[in-house]
Amino acid sequence: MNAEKQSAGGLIAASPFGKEAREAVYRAIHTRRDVRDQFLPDALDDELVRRLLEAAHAAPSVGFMQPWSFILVRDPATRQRAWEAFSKANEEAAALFNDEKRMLYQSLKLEGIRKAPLSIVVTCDPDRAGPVVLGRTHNPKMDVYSTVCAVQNLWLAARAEGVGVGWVSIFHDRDVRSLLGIPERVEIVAWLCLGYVNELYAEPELAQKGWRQRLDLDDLICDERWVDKPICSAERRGG
Ligand SMILES: Cc1cc2c(cc1C)N(C[C@H](O)[C@H](O)[C@H](O)COP(=O)(O)O)c1[nH]c(=O)[nH]c(=O)c1N2
Repeated sequence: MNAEKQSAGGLIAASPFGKEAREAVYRAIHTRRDVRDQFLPDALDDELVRRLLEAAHAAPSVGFMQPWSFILVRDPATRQRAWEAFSKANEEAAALFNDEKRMLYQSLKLEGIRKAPLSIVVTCDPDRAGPVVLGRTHNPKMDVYSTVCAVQNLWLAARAEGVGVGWVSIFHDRDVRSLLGIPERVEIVAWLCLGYVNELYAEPELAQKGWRQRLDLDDLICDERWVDKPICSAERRGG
């Protein structure tokens, strides 16, 4: 995969990408969307899926532990059962909002489990590199953070390939665990729905449908020390 010319010391040039390649990277980042409903039924090409998994597997990881595994779920019966687990959890989630917010919540489509031809369930094995992992000693969550990096790599590569990805997290962990035979010690990080798409929302669908807007980046930047910006304290209070 890495076609860059290496020096004798195993280094490659770190010069910036050309304008077009650089723009392509930012384009993938800014036009990546969470997809729920735009999936086409066509099966994904095996080599393409392999490229997406290679992109995921190229992610950074704490101590280079590479804690991820990828469960490829194509069977419609399994996806149907996953959707049932989602539905149950989604009803519980809806009940937590006040009347007005619940109406909007229930109008949102929050998964594409049955429509997307492929699901990839990404897991994190905390034991992948033995009990003591370089860089994880003082924060055990680092292995999960690493796995999320793999998800993001896959998501961006998928955007470049014209493949939609939707992350579904509205599940009881135990339901997915028993459906796919995932042992207790392995963490379930993401249920991803994948399929070809012809169109994507220009902006996050949740913003377009009035659920929540993108925050102003300048409200999220602090200089040198933590500052509790008004936007953050208001949000904490539910404002
Ligand atoms: C960890 C995690 C978990 C979820 C999500 C994302 C992430 C990062 N998202 C997608 C999320 O709603 C979406 O990313 C934001 O709304 C921003 O939109 P774009 O991703 O830019 O389209 C998501 N979407 C959804 O419809 N159902 C879900 O269960 C989840 N779960």
